[in-house]
Amino acid sequence: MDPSLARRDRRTAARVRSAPVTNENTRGASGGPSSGPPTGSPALTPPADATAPVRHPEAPAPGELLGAHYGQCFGCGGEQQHGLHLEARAQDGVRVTAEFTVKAAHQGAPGLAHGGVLATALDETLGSLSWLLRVIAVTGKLETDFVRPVPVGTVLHLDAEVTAVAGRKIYSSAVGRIGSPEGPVAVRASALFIEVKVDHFIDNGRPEEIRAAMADPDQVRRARAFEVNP
Ligand SMILES: CCCCC/C=C\C/C=C\C/C=C\C/C=C\CCCC(=O)SCCNC(=O)CCNC(=O)[C@H](O)C(C)(C)COP(=O)(O)OP(=O)(O)OC[C@H]1O[C@@H](n2cnc3c(N)ncnc32)[C@H](O)[C@@H]1OP(=O)(O)O
Repeated sequence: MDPSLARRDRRTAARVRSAPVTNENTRGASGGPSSGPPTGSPALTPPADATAPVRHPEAPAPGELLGAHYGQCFGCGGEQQHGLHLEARAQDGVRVTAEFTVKAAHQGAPGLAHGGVLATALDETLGSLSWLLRVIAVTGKLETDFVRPVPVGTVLHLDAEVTAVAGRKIYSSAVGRIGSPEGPVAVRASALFIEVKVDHFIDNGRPEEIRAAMADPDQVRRARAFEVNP
């Protein structure tokens, strides 16, 4: 290796090692990811009248794999060749965990995951919290902190939970750890999702994909199930 590259490598490693250690960096996965938004953007702070999230009585049981919400989804779809194939699992409360294996197709720099791909993994994990609330919601705002570089081949262990709900607004946070649920924190996010009806997709999606989705009984059942709430 070029000696100057090796020097730079060592400097980067030293900076990463000396990154400030927060509660989140040291806590195991069992405690969930929340400890407030990373940088405190006002739109990500729940209003005073926000309430605690309520797990839907028919939410998937803790430990259950959630499956893809749409086969062509870049985040979770099995039919999407270069997608992330993220697999999320229900946990207690309004919390999910997920695993994402960083592949060569996900690089931004040699051997390292692209930040936008990591943001997608966070977005997808946070989005899958919809299964536990049984409401359809889309990302309105997503704030990410990139704490450590994530090498290709890493299994990123994600952990997300809803922290508050105010009308259609769903506040959530997530953390991604390298290698294991107790591994070092690589990424964090805070998000605001907005509840929508299934018409959001029908009215806005490209007609050919909407037609195909609506002709698939499984897809229609999955979408409609979210709209039947007690
Ligand atoms: C048959 C086909 C079915 C296919 C679907 C199948 C299944 C789906 C089922 C479940 C899903 C399950 C899992 C999903 C998993 C992962 C998905 C990843 C998630 C995404 O990747 S999803 C793509 C990216 N996402 C978008 O594509 C959104 C584009 N966008 C819009 O479509 C609108 O923008 C919208 C709808 C967000 C709001 O529009 P709107 O007109 O309905 O409501 P409005 O603007 O009034 O906002 C209401 C209140 O939210 C506040 N608010 C809104 N946006 C804000 C922001 N950015 N910052 C701060 N506050 C915000 C307002 O300030 C107001 O607050 P207040 O009530 O206090 O005044």
